[in-house]
Amino acid sequence: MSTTDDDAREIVLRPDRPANGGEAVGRLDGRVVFVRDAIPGELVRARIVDDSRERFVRAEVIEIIEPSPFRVEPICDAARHGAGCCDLAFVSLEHARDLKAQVVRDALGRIGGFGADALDDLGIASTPVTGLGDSGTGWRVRTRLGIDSAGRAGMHARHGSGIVAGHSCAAPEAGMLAGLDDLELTPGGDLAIVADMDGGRHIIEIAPPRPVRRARRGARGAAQATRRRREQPRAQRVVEGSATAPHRVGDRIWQIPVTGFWQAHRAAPATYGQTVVDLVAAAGGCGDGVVWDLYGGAGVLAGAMIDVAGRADLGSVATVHVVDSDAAALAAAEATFDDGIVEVHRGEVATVAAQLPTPDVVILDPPRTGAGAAVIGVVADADPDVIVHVGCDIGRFARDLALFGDQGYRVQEIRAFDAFPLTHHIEAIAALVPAHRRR
Ligand SMILES: C[S@@+](CC[C@H](N)C(=O)[O-])C[C@H]1O[C@@H](n2cnc3c(N)ncnc32)[C@H](O)[C@@H]1O
Repeated sequence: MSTTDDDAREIVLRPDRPANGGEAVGRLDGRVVFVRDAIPGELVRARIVDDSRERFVRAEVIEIIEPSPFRVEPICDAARHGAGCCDLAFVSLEHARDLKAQVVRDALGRIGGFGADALDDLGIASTPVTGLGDSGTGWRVRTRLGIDSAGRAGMHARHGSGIVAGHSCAAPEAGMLAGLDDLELTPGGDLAIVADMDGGRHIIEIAPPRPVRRARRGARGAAQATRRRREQPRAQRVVEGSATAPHRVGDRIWQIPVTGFWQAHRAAPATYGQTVVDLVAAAGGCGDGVVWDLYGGAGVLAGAMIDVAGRADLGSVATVHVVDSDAAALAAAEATFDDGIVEVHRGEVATVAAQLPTPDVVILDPPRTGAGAAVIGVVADADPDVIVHVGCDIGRFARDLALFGDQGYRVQEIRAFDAFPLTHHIEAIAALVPAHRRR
């Protein structure tokens, strides 16, 4: 139930479900309302902050009239002071996971096109969003901060382009952000900070982007200038530690650039690796042993497959083709794997994958944008017996599963992880097999 207040910009409502972006969703006069900082079930007064769309409005809580029993004192100081880091720090950890499980079901239904029967067959109603480790704090081993005009490092503000300095975020590992105020930093730059496998810290300062000349007037010219500004190479300076940081999974160690990609949660690489292996085994194993690890980075998931190759339920792994566009990640892979099983390929997944030997198993771990129709078309054309799809944006993940459905694959199992505690983000991993499978 919702009512409009005297002030047309303020509303009172009781949202009843969670949205993918961390908001609570309610209704007002037939329109959907996304409310920031509210928990489904509680009665709130909110201010409309965006009324530009026909079908929905966005609002922000200004008063909690009837609080949810799951509301807690936010444990992230930076988020309390306006940083965009821990946007669900005001919800108890367990309840946040329940809300995320609802978001997974919702995304699969609305975006993935899964009907009630299909969701039941997958056991989605009872699929939890599983935590990695016991704690919701101190989990992050890689972070990126901004540097404000006074040269102080801080989290990026939730709104606008400001920096929230002087307030610590609850997500990074203990000590990761200690003593940053003592550093001499360049205003407008960024800091990449990594806690490595031995507890060592590495800090790289990335110089501010240089201004670029606008080639044309208007909004399009501004957008082009912003894109060119973001894409230009920026100088880097090692402030502490070194330019690469060691990360370990099992017995294998990778040297990963501090400014490069590695999973943010310390437990994520091992958990995802184990999950991929389990799903491949449950879906029938590796067949003749040709595996594609697309968007493979430094080959963490390739390593997980190789480590248990030969297990009765998995079978042998003859070759893993790791494909990625990042030269540094592939160099780290080449330095780590000396077993002759891993072959690295640099380039766009859609182009490179079309030229690889026919796979038995394809693993995809795309960035937040998902894999999309072109890549999924290439994968389906290669006709693998098992596909394992990893997604860090549940909406795009659900869309990709629907695209695989259009290509004749069906989802056999889905697992979801709370790999970014205190935030609304969710990681999900699905195993797919041909809808009319041959073996
Ligand atoms: C989410 S990361 C996964 C990396 C790796 N699987 C891991 O767990 O460490 C996504 C990777 O995709 C790569 N990437 C993004 N877009 C790409 C594209 N169009 N073609 C090839 N690689 C891409 C990035 O460089 C990054 O390494």
